[in-house]
Amino acid sequence: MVVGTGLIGTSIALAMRERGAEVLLTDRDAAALRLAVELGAGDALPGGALSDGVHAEPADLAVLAVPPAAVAVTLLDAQKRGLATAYTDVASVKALPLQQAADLGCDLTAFVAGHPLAGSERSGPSAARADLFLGRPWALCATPDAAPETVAAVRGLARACGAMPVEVDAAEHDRAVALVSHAPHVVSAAVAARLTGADDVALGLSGQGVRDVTRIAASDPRLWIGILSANSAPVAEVLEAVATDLAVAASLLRDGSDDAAQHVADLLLRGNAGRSRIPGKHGGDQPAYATVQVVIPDRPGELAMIFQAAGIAGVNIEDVTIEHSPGRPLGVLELAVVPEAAERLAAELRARGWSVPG
Ligand SMILES: NC(=O)C1=CN([C@@H]2O[C@H](COP(=O)(O)OP(=O)(O)OC[C@H]3O[C@@H](n4cnc5c(N)ncnc54)[C@H](O)[C@@H]3O)[C@@H](O)[C@H]2O)C=CC1
Ligand SMILES: O=C(O)C(=O)Cc1ccc(O)cc1
Repeated sequence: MVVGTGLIGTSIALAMRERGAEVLLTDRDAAALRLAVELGAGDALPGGALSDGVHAEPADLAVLAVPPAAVAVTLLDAQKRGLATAYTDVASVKALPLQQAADLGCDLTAFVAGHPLAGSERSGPSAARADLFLGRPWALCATPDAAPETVAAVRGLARACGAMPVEVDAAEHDRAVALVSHAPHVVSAAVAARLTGADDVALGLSGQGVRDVTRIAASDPRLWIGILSANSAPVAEVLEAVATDLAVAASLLRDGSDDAAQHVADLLLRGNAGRSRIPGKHGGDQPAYATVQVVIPDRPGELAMIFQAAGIAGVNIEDVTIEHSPGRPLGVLELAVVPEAAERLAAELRARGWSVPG
């Protein structure tokens, strides 16, 4: 059962449907529930909205995919109604909802808190994808109260969705995600906020860098204020350290001397070092893919033909980015492939008439 059929709840439901599970869905927002059902994520829980009636047969597992502040009350309500045998949540913060659940007197033998480290800047069931969790870490924060069968059920959910369960203490989880998710979110918002006053010339010169740095700034502010306030101290600590680096960089740039520039370069080098420590998509070291660039005319069907050519050459495309300037009839497609395949793909595309530089 999925309670809360937004981006994460519907994605979990779709992944479990692909594995052949029967899934019941509920959401207090009737439109979100209807869309999740239409997308094939499962059937609406008979009885409708959450607080109506008691469900007859408990589900094996209920996933509470609601905002962090709603986790504990939703758990209490679901347990009172006997909706499931075991329960988990997916909230981006773990310690505070767990404390709230304990304070409300929830049955913590039947609850293991969880957090899939996958998502997007979009919200709601329309952005849901069955493959969202493939190869991603999924934090599990079992308390000493949790029954072994509850831990097994929640670990099984993470695995069935294609993710890698990572068992971690709730407070440690919250400090970790402050560093790798929550503080970066605020930094992204701060950079994007500078653009509110930008003129058309500046906006017209935007490239991929500013898009990359600000992608997550497009997220739902109501969800994120809930996440940040529930993890305030760890996030503030990281932001203070980032703010110090930025203030020092600004003052060095104002100084303008060669010596000062060298100190700015030190920050850039630390940036290279930090970035290289982020694991790749399957959790191991970042694979060293080769990039094949293709100049593509902006016309219907072009991408499909390139992908088909890659398929004919037997080359798997690991990642794709498209760089295009507004108002220009061309774009540059970047195909990430294993190094052994790069030359074969480039030759195939050139033979079919595309311009492949290099
Ligand atoms: N957005 C993301 O990328 C990620 C989000 N999360 C966590 O997943 C949870 C859900 O986030 P999203 O799916 O992104 O949000 P969403 O806004 O797409 O979906 C949340 C759904 O919960 C429903 N809801 C809210 N309060 C409710 C309540 N009291 N009872 C029943 N339904 C309720 C809403 O109607 C909505 O359909 C949050 O706790 C978030 O921290 C975790 C990983 C990634
Ligand atoms: O969009 C992205 O790249 C994200 O990183 C999304 C995300 C948002 C919240 C989480 O708790 C986990 C992941």
